[in-house]
Amino acid sequence: MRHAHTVEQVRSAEAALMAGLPEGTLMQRAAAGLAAVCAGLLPRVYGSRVLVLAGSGDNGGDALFAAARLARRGARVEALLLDPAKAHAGGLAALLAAGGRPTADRDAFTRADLVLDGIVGIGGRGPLRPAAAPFAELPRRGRLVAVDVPSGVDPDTGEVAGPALRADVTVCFGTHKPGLLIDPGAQYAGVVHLVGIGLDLPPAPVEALQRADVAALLPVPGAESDKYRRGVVGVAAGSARYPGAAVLAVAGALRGGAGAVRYTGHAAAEVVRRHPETLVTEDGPARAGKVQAWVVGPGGGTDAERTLREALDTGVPVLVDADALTELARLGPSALSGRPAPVLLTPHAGEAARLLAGLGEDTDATAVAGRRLRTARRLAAGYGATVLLKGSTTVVADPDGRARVNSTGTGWLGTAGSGDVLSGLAGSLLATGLAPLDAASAAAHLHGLAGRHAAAPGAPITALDLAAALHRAWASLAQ
Ligand SMILES: NC(=O)C1=CN([C@@H]2O[C@H](COP(=O)(O)OP(=O)(O)OC[C@H]3O[C@@H](n4cnc5c(N)ncnc54)[C@H](OP(=O)(O)O)[C@@H]3O)[C@@H](O)[C@H]2O)[C@@H](O)CC1
Ligand SMILES: Nc1ncnc2c1ncn2[C@@H]1O[C@H](COP(=O)(O)OP(=O)(O)O)[C@@H](O)[C@H]1O
Ligand SMILES: [K+]
Repeated sequence: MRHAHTVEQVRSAEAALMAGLPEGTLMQRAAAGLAAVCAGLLPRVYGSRVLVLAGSGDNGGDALFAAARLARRGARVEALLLDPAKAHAGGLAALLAAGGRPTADRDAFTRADLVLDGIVGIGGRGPLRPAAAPFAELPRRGRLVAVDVPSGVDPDTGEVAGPALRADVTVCFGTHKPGLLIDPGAQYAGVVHLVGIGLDLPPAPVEALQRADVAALLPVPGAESDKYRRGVVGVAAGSARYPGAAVLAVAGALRGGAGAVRYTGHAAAEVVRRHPETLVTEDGPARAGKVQAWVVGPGGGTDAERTLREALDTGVPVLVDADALTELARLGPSALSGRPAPVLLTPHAGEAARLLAGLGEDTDATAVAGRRLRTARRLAAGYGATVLLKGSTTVVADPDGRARVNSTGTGWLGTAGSGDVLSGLAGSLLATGLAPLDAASAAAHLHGLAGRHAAAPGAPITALDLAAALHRAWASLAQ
């Protein structure tokens, strides 16, 4: 599991630790780890040109102390101090003593074999200031290592309000910051290295499941299992106009761990033709027979409202997607109140904007994509439901405040019907008995992996290719 903590949590853990340590200890730990990663990125340290961009806080201090270590190993280090009068005194002295020198020449940024971005870390506020902002655009030939956080990225959210430095590698201290794991910030962070500095941290508000975590969540049939005990998932999807969405949602559901898939809707003939193992009826969720979780909405067309209401009237968990989300946005959060079982919403950015409108907030898909964590949390709190917000990083937020992020996906997943496969898959995991947060985050992980398997080594995929690759994705975790 990767854990990410907020700036406030890091600050209070740092204060508690520092109370018992000599001053500067943590900065030396951070600088040592940072210098080691930098050294590993250079073909050889001796003679390499290193440029430090140093702001006036401790982030600049880390960068200067790390650069001093590189200078002692023979690197030719220059430091560009954004506010020379306020530069970190100890760090600058160490660098000068090691043979580094200050420069005001911006070409040093372009020439360097390695640039250290120590402009601003967890103390950054608002968009980069004028002295720092141009470095977001300047050309460079060397690698850029962000110290703790790429400057310009909000560490708590991954929001990028203006220019930001695009790193090849980020070396973060003590814990990951949510902004390193969530787009758009994650795209600026590059490869993230964590350097432990001994912080004692509380439970993480944001997590990223790793392979072993997902493998441990996935259901495994026991000796006594049968198709009913494994869980039956109901899929209410598709319409005369959009029969394909039903076929795809069922394809995802069939490979999501449930023992059987029950389908209801107007695409029964198409579903059975493609997936003969499906149990079908046209009667709607109220009369479709027993299931342990419902998936409603993909390709739902004009039936979406009735189907949503019927599914919500059952006593089992319900996954609401696509057209049913549009209906839910219209009905507002009161439609979910008083349910005995949880609800999982799976919007893409456009649907999330509609759901926010249902909470009285006027926004659009672009704004949602720039504020993923905030949006998912707002929807989870407002609707009292778990929310899986789809996109280049998928964010899952629980109404209890916990959040998980997933980045196993690939841009090849942006293909029509890919979301239908995901909703069937996540619904199937719900039917096996996983809690919505676990079902959603495991589904996002598997869906992303399947996308990579299907698209490898890099070619367009269809949603059916993706569904077929779920088996390989699952098997790769089980190994
Ligand atoms: N916590 C820990 O456990 C450990 C933390 N460590 C390190 O300390 C870092 C935090 O250091 P920090 O608190 O000094 O803040 P930091 O990120 O340097 O920023 C403050 C400076 O930035 C400036 N500034 C602000 N906004 C700006 C903007 N938009 N654009 C441009 N400038 C802006 C602001 O200017 P001012 O407002 O003072 O004029 C001030 O000079 C942390 O990220 C990690 O690297 C490690 O040493 C190990 C232990
Ligand atoms: N650039 C991307 N990187 C990773 N995953 C992506 C990307 N673009 C889309 N996806 C994933 O593909 C799926 C698309 O779902 P959705 O937008 O609902 O498509 P559809 O409605 O056509 O089924 C989501 O799971 C989303 O997270
Ligand atoms: K930085």
